[in-house]
Amino acid sequence: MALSAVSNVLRRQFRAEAEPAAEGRSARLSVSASATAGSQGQAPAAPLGTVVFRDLGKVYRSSAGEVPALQNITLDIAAGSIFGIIGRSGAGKSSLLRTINRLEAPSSGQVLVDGVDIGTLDEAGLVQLRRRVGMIFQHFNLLSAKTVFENVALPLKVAGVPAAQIQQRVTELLDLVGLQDKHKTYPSRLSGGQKQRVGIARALATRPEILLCDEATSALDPETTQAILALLRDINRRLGITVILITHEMSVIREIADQVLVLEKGEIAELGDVWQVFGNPRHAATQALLAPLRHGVPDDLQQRLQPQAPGTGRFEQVLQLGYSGHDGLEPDFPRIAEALGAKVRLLHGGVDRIQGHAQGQLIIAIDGAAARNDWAALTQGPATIAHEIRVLGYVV
Ligand SMILES: Nc1ncnc2c1ncn2[C@@H]1O[C@H](COP(=O)(O)OP(=O)(O)OP(=O)(O)O)[C@@H](O)[C@H]1O
Repeated sequence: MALSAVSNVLRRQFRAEAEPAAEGRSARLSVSASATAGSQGQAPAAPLGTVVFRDLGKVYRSSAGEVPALQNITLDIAAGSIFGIIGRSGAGKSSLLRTINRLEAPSSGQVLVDGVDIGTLDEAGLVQLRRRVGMIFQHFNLLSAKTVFENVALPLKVAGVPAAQIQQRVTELLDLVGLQDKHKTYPSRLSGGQKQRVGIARALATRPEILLCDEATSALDPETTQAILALLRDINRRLGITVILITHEMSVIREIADQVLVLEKGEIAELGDVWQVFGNPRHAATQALLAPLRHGVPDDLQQRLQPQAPGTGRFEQVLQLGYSGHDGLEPDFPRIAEALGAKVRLLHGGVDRIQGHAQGQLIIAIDGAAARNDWAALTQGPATIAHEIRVLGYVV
């Protein structure tokens, strides 16, 4: 075994000792180690929870013909990160997610989990992989005839964990997800958010390194969505689990993800840190997905806007100031007023802080006497007040 593979096995053993002993963990570890050792001479140095796609392609073949779902997907997902996958319906999000636990087999290319090509795993290796890669679903997929406790215990039972350890582990998990008083409740008596908490507890039962979330909040109301996203973030931070989620809501990505992949027609449209992709969306698909989060011009203002400054009387110039998150630039109203040489009225807009970067648009009005059209000196260099300034029009 190569040196890096040995150190990977040692790290696994260290993690097992550092955590409370559980049968599921030790079973996972021994097979992880043997999978590492037996993976055709590969010497993975990847930390636990790493996913790599190498030139991945997926074509569905059915009686209706061939459907290309994914092409040329090459990217790395860092261990311990929260990685969001977004795209329009049919873009290939589910297909990509499901290759990570081999619910879908790639038609070409490779998926590596912790440096191991999962296409090389045999049946036993696949069972172990699925214990290391937990999954939660939009519609929870709970067994209605089993209690909350029994649902969470199921993967441990299947893994042959002794009853006393199951009792201890399930109790821990239900505490973790805030369902300590629901052990004996049946799913039909739970709210959507509580059902998803059971799904999360069940997915964590075998101490996975990676948690796949398949539209996990799409069936939930906004408040419950926030609570589930907070729980996922907490799990990611406390347990160091890599969280990979698919969604068609940019607000979910903004709320929780470190990096985002935008898929379009099965290909990578955009990939990067969330604040960078949100601050400067280059692809039409990303721009369309972000449109609901943008502060457009409100209808009443749009109707009053005139394209040219009136020749007489008092009027105001209406400006849109854009902030992309770069260089620590944030809206600073006294500075804006000083630079424009006018009092500033805020009409509409907002700024979000994403990963510590201020992004958004503000629509402001300034006295017509200060109206101008040359903004170069205020959008670059030391006197910058915004990354972009556009004249929207004039109001009387
Ligand atoms: N089992 C299948 N057989 C044939 N075609 C399929 C199958 N599963 C998915 N597809 C097709 O592959 C493409 C990608 O589907 P996929 O479900 O991965 O997209 P998605 O982005 O997750 O969509 P949605 O947001 O609607 O769930 C689509 O054209 C879809 O019709």
